[in-house]
Amino acid sequence: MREIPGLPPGPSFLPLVGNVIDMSWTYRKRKHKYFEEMEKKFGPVYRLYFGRQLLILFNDVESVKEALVEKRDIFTDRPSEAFWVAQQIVKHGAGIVWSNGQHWESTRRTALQTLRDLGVGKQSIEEKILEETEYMLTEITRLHRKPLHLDKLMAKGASNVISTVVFGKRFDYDDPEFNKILSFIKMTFDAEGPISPLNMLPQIRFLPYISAMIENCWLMIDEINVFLSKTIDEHKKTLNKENPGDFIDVGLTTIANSKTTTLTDGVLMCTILDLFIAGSDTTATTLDWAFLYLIHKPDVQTKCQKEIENVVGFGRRVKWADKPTLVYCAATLMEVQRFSTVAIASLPHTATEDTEIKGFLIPRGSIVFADIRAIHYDENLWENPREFNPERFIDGDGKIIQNSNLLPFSLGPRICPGASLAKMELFLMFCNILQRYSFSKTDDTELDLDGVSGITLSPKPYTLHAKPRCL
Ligand code: HEM
Repeated sequence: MREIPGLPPGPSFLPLVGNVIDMSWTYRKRKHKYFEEMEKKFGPVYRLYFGRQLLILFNDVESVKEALVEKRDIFTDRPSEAFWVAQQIVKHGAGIVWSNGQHWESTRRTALQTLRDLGVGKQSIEEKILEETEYMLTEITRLHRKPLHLDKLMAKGASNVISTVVFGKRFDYDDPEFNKILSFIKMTFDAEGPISPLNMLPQIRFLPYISAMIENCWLMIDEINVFLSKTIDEHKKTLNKENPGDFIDVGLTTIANSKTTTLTDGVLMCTILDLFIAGSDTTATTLDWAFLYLIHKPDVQTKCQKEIENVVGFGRRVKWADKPTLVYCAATLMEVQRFSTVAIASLPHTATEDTEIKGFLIPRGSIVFADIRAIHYDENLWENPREFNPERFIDGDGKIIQNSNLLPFSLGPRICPGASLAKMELFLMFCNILQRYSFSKTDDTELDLDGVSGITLSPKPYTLHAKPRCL
C-alpha cells in the first residue's frame, strides 16, 4: 500500500492488514486505550489502516466541528458499502443507522416526529419511565439482600422504555421474546462493531468458529424479525389512524396515508431494531457507570441524596420538572456522561468527496470517526479531566453550566435522535433509585474504572450492596 501525500500522520502499518493487529488483537477490548495512545503520538487528526481501508480519527473539538457541522454536506453519510457487516444489514433493508441520502433523511425525520408525537420529552413518556423505574425498584427490593449486578436490570429497564414507545407495551423481565431481543443487543454491543476483523477480511466468515457465530446471529435476527412482523400484523388489526398509540401505529398510519413515504413494513422493522440497538445498551450502560462511580465516590452519592431529600423529600417520586432544582444530581449525570463516554466515538461517517480538515487531506471514501472520548478528556477543555467531579458543571450561583464541549450524543445531522429520551430516562431512573436505595462496595478491592470496549465502553462486571433508605 502506498501512502497518498497530504494525509494526516499515523502509525506504521503492515501490508494488507494495516493496523488491525494492534487495533483488534493487542488492544482487544481496550480500543479506547489504543485511540488514546495514537492521539498522544499523532495529535488531533490521525490516520489508521483497517486492512486497506483508510480510517481517519478527529480528536479535538475543532476538527469534529469542522467535519460534522461545517462540512456536513461531505461527512453525513455512513460507509454502508465499505463494511461487510453493514452490507449484510443493508441487504435486509436499512432503517436509520445504516441508510444514506433521501431514504435516511425521510426515515430519520419520520422517526423523530413520531417520537415527539408519542410524548418523548413530555409528560406522557415521563409516566412510562416512572412506571418502569418502579419495576426496577421492585427487582432491587427482591434481590438486595445479596450482592447485586445492576447491568442486566438497567438493560431491561432501558429496553422496556423503548418497547413502550415502539410496541405500546412493556415486557415482564423474564419474557422469552424480550430476553431474545436483549441477548441480540448484548451480542451486537460486545462485538467490535465497525472495526471487527470480519469487516476487513470477510473471508474469515468461512472459519468454523466464525461461521457458527454468524449463523447464530442470523438465526437470532430471523427470530426477532418473525416476532416484529407478527407484532406489526397485530397492530394492523387494531389500528386507529386517528389516534395512533405507539411507534408502529404511527408508522402504519404514515404508510397508509402518504404516497411519497419511503416507509414500508420492512423499513419499519429495521427502524425498530435500530431504536432498540442504538437506544437501550447506551442508556443502560451509562446508568451502570453512574452507580459504579457512586460506590467509588460515596461523597457524591451522599450529596445527590441530600439534594433529593431537600428538594423532593420521600413523600413523592422525583419528576422531570424537578431537574432545574436538582442541580447537583443533573451535574453528576453530566459528569457521568463525560467521564464514562459510553459511545467512545461517533458511529462511522464517510467522506463523499476529497476535502481537507485542519489542512490534512481526507480522501473521498475514507471512513471517519469523531473521537468523543478524546474531547471529553482534553486538558485544554477541562480542568483535571481524569478526576470525576460533578462540580465542574455548576457555576458560582449554583446554576448548571451548559458546556458545549460535552458531546455524548455527537454533533451534526447524525446527532443521536434519542438524546431527549435518553436524558429523561437517565435523570428519572438515577434520581428515583437513589431516593430509595443507597449503594456501597461489596469488598475492599479497588474498583476498576477503565472499562471494556465493544461498540460501547462498559464497566467491567462489578457487584454492589443496595441498602433501602425508606420503603
Ligand atoms: C445515553 C444514551 C445514548 C448515547 C450516549 C447515544 C449516543 C449516540 C451517538 C454517539 C450516536 C452516533 C452519532 C454519529 O454517528 O455522529 C448515536 C446515534 C443514534 N442513536 Fe443514540 N445514544 C443514546 C441513546 C439513544 C436512544 C435512547 C435512542 C432511541 C430512542 C437512540 C437512537 C440512535 C439512532 C437511531 C442513531 C443513528 C442516527 C443516524 O444515523 O442518523 N440513541 N447515538
